Amino acid sequence: MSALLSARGLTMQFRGLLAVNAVDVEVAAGSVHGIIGPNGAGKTTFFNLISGLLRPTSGTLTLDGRDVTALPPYARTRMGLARTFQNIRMFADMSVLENVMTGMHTRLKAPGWSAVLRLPGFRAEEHAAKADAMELLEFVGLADKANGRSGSLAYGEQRRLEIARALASRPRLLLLDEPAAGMNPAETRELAVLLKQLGQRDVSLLLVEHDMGFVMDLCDRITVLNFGRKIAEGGPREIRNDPAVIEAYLGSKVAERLAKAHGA
Ligand SMILES: Nc1ncnc2c1ncn2[C@@H]1O[C@H](COP(=O)(O)OP(=O)(O)OP(=O)(O)O)[C@@H](O)[C@H]1O
Repeated sequence: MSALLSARGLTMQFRGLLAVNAVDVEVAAGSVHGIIGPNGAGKTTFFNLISGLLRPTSGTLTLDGRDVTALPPYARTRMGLARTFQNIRMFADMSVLENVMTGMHTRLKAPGWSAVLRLPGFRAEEHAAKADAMELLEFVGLADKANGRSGSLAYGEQRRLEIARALASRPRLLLLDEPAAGMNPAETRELAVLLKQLGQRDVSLLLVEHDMGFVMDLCDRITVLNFGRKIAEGGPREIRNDPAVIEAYLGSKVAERLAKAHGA
């Protein structure tokens, strides 16, 4: 599989602190790639570098072979990158359908004034956009709530609405920042089922997540950060058994005791 996203030597320094330190990561087209690590490891900073909220101190980022290191977030969205946030961001007073449609603005072509005058070009585009938004709501299981107020959705539903809105820009790579945060086990399982179907839509995933069961179930490949550095990378099984990863999570003392208890 070819690399859809490639980070090379990605570094972010906040005054004296190297929050992300010379990290190389390749996200293969068609894959689900997880970023994990203990608190303060640099995951959020790494994510913000990918989406363009932060500009790296050094290193490069390419999307589909094109250098996007200096591009702002909206330009990356146009090139096929979309993201959701750790804290749900939506327009609570708008309908569920309208919220999805706000995710389409980067790909609508009719000029703004045609919307004001409601010219035929705009109306045709609006019609198509509505149909697309409905299809996305069906995909995330919210079609029956399309006309309801977004703010009245249950928490797990709001998370799915966020995903539908991010998909509305037709991304090739979707970045999910702690998608399972705050969800109960049933909602988390449903979310995993939904995300696994994204491959059929040619959407690859890069996610930061604390819920290990969810990460291990969903991801093809996992990168582990600790103190800003990449300490491990591989499939779920390799990562689960990697001594450096166990130590990073549990601390060396606990890891040693565990190894002894297992007769290693
Ligand atoms: N804007 C900033 N200015 C200064 N230091 C920062 C800034 N953002 C993050 N940091 C520091 O960079 C390090 C990495 O933080 P980051 O939030 O990326 O980690 P994380 O792995 O996402 O942590 P968590 O799992 O707790 O969310 C931390 O030491 C943090 O305090």
